[in-house]
Amino acid sequence: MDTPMHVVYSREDITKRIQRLGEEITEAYQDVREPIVAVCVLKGAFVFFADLVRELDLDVEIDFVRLASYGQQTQRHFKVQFTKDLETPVTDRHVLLVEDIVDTGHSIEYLSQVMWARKPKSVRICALVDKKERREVDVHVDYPGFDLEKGFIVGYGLDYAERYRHLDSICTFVNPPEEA
Ligand SMILES: O=P(O)(O)OC[C@H]1O[C@H](OP(=O)(O)OP(=O)(O)O)[C@H](O)[C@@H]1O
Ligand code: HPA
Ligand SMILES: [Mg+2]
Repeated sequence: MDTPMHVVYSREDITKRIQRLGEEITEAYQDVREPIVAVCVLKGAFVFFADLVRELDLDVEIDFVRLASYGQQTQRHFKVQFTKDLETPVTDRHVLLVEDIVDTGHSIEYLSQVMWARKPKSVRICALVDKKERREVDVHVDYPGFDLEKGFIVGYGLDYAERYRHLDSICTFVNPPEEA
């Protein structure tokens, strides 16, 4: 692959951070007596999720959702929809939403609202990257991996136009495409 990139978080940085996140989340749910439901937000979180759940010393069920967002940024109007919903009922369960990145916040805000409407015991958010530059809604990430001030990133699940998800580190383009 010939696109020049800078590494923002190396595979080693990511592995170490996920080990710590795993400890933190394990500790936070210590008193929970039933399996929590860990939810992977496809596609981007698929690599992070697979690594994170294996660091949890907890009883965990896993499930997947996929969202599609249609942003009309001039009007600050965002519409987010499920293209794949959970198969697991979450009423009276503890739900951990796992994202690769929270950017404007619209996707995770929508997802948390939908989850809360199903009357779970709790909904918490873990995101590998908490990127503040373009935040438009006030969402709190309970378990952030890395705080990123700005920049469009790819790799380790994150894409640009569906490419680069398979990279094992998180990178930025040396020459960013205009729309990124
Ligand atoms: O905070 P936001 O501005 O809503 O952006 C974050 C969301 O956008 C990306 O998903 P995308 O819609 O690109 O789907 P993908 O995971 O399949 O790449 C990312 O994986 C998050 O789910
Ligand atoms: O920085 C990003 N990279 C990839 N996908 C994204 N979706 C929102 N922000 C990003
Ligand atoms: Mg994407």
